[in-house]
Amino acid sequence: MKVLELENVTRRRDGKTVLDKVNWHVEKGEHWVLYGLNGAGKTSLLDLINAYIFPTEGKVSVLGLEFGKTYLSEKLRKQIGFVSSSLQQKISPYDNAYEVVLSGAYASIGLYEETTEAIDRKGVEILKELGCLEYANRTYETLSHGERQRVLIGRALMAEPALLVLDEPANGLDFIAREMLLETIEGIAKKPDAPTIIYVTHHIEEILPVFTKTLLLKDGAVFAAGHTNELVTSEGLSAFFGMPVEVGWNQGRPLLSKVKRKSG
Ligand SMILES: Nc1ncnc2c1ncn2[C@@H]1O[C@H](COP(=O)(O)OP(=O)(O)OP(=O)(O)O)[C@@H](O)[C@H]1O
Repeated sequence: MKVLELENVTRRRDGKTVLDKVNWHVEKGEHWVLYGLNGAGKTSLLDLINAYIFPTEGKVSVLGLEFGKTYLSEKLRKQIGFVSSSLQQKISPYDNAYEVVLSGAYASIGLYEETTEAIDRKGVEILKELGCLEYANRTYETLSHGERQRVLIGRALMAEPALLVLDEPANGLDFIAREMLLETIEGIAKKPDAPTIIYVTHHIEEILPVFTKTLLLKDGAVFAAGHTNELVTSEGLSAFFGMPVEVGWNQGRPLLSKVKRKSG
């Protein structure tokens, strides 16, 4: 079953075409990077996947259900785990890390229901897996940026999503926190029952080896989509940026640098 199917999707906002005839198919078991510069249309694309906005033209299907044709049930909502900076801002500063993770079982912001023993156990398991156990009882406001990101990923995993969208999760993290978070994400991706992950970024060096597929988005259109090792090359990215760059690889991760013009 296809996790995501976008067919010729165009979206206009206030007369501006922010997405232009986008085609994108994501299969179960794949992990993708969605890469684009500022203003490329990444957020708009994610808003479509989340059914926050609808296409002006074209078709969007998530987990086999076409938006607009069927009622977007709570069940489907729960199958899409989403971690973004706008979610960060919605979490109550006074909820503790454990409560934030548990709230994911109900897809709610805040915990309003009596949890079951099974849910409590699962929450602890996830906190352990993501390395958050030591600050489980601390309020969200006291957590560092990196700790908050982990807790939000834990919250998303509580509902056992089929699709996990991580929207620039490493933004604002220092080198060590970023690398630790990426290691955790790699661990999630490698599990046999892992959700399909879409990792959104504008940093090439965050592309982990588990992200074998990449979509390069430019000016609202798909510049290229396919195997990461075929697209993330010096030639491919020089064409994408419209300036000469060099891609080097180290331990399965790409490194990007600008090619200096020869003087004289
Ligand atoms: N409501 C809107 N009305 C008009 N234009 C919009 C609207 N929302 C977004 N845009 C424009 O659409 C384009 C794509 O924006 P979007 O936020 O999707 O890009 P992005 O790739 O997420 O960028 P960034 O990495 O900077 O967050 C931008 O040029 C933006 O100004």
